[in-house]
Amino acid sequence: MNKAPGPQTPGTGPRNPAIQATTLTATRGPRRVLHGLDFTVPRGQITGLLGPSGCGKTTLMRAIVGTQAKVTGTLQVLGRPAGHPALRSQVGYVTQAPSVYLDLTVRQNLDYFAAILDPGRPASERRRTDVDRALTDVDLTTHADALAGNLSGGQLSRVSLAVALLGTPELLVLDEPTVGLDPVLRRDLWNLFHDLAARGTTILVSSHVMDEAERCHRLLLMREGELLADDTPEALRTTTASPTVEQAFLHLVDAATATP
Ligand SMILES: Nc1ncnc2c1ncn2[C@@H]1O[C@H](COP(=O)(O)OP(=O)(O)OP(=O)(O)O)[C@@H](O)[C@H]1O
Repeated sequence: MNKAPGPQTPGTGPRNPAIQATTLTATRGPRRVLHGLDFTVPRGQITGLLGPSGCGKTTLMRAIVGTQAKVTGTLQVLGRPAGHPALRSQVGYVTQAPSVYLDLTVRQNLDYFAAILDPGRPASERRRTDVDRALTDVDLTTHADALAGNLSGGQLSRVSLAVALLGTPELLVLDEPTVGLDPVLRRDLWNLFHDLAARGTTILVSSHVMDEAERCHRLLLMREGELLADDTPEALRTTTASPTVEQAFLHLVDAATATP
């Protein structure tokens, strides 16, 4: 969407981090799930959020997009408090469950969400360009007229990703986008993430597959609601003298467990 240039809100400039968290906690039901996290996510890079199932990755992502209740501490996203209405068009979020209408075609789904983001007859040409670009990005152009209900699981999750790409968000938050995908599709999606980052998009992507960690510019390693590390894959391997990020992670887990 074209926006008129105006005075910049403090903290929203391109040199500020995309995400800045200070003593961030979240409580789900009776349990504290995030325990005072401090971290930053730089702009225009792919940051991987990695850790075992149940460690709090989805909860952290929900806090960042503003859908998590009972969050304390400070959480700034693109220079504004997480969940601020101005962030709605700037942040794309793909959950683990594909959120598409199964009785519509792929293009109809995208047309529908594009109309919500950028409504009105005068915007119709812009919406069409946006939908075509999103379809090309996720490599679903040849399936544009297929009913979403007839797609495979991997294709459906790419439709969800295409919806999140509408409006060209500055920050993409992706919750395990490669689960259940074959190796070729996983590679293609990671190539797309790198293309998007090269175009300036900030990507926060969760995974519990450690080989995907090597493809990220930076990593947040989580365990039981705490951050074990916030660094580049190379620095993690070097500081722990480990050949892979997976072994670096295990080294950090052992060190954390040994600390009284
Ligand atoms: N609605 C809820 N009520 C109470 N506890 C919850 C709720 N949802 C999640 N939890 C708990 O919060 C913790 C963190 O869950 P979360 O979904 O953030 O983990 P995760 O790292 O994303 O896991 P996975 O990789 O399996 O998706 C887990 O222990 C989970 O059982």
